[in-house]
Amino acid sequence: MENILEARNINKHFKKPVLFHVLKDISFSVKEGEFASIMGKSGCGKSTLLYVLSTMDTDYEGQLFLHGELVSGQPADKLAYIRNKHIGFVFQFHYLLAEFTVLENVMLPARKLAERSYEEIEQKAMEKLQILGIDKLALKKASQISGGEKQRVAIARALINDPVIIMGDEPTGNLDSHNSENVFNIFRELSDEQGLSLLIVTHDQDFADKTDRIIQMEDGRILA
Ligand SMILES: Nc1ncnc2c1ncn2[C@@H]1O[C@H](COP(=O)(O)OP(=O)(O)OP(=O)(O)O)[C@@H](O)[C@H]1O
Repeated sequence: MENILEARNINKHFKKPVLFHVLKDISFSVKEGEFASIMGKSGCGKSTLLYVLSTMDTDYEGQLFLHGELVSGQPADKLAYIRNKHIGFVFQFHYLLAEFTVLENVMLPARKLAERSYEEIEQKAMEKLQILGIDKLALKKASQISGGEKQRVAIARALINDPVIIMGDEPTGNLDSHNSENVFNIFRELSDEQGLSLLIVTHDQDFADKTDRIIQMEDGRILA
């Protein structure tokens, strides 16, 4: 299987308030269709690592490859394009626009990419909502749906540009066990049936135990 994401010898320092070596020589890869989780104690560097891997943070040493392409050192506009096109994000908080409909929220990253017509994007958004079993909510405002539904909308939005990988920072952190399981099952299906790669930071041991691989972090390092 092809490597979708590869990190080679990633090091990062925070310079203020004091010099702090936060990521220590991190190397690992995520293969096509692999569903991996990142676990570790609070403060060990999980979110910092995810920011680097998602190309949002460029202040690090080492090399990052996405789909075989070196992304480290690329200019900001190219990184913004790569992020929008190839990476889907799901956070603990959904960041939906409350006054927009569910459909409009899901369409946003594709409107920004501007590679398809409005009608094509709308159709694609409806397909993603169907996959997540929430197409009936399409015309509701984001403020009018439940927390679990909001997170499913956020996943549909993350899928709209057909990314190669989904990255999540505690995507089930705000959900009850029923909705967490629901999100897990959606991720599992995306990995098994669509060959999508997933890299999910979680504190939830039950969630992590069901993923293909747990990447364990401790004090800025990945344990073997
Ligand atoms: N901008 C910053 N400047 C300096 N230090 C920072 C900064 N951001 C985070 N840190 C420190 O870096 C370390 C790693 O933080 P990070 O948020 O990556 O941890 P985490 O493993 O995601 O924690 P949690 O599970 O609590 O979310 C922590 O000690 C944190 O205090």
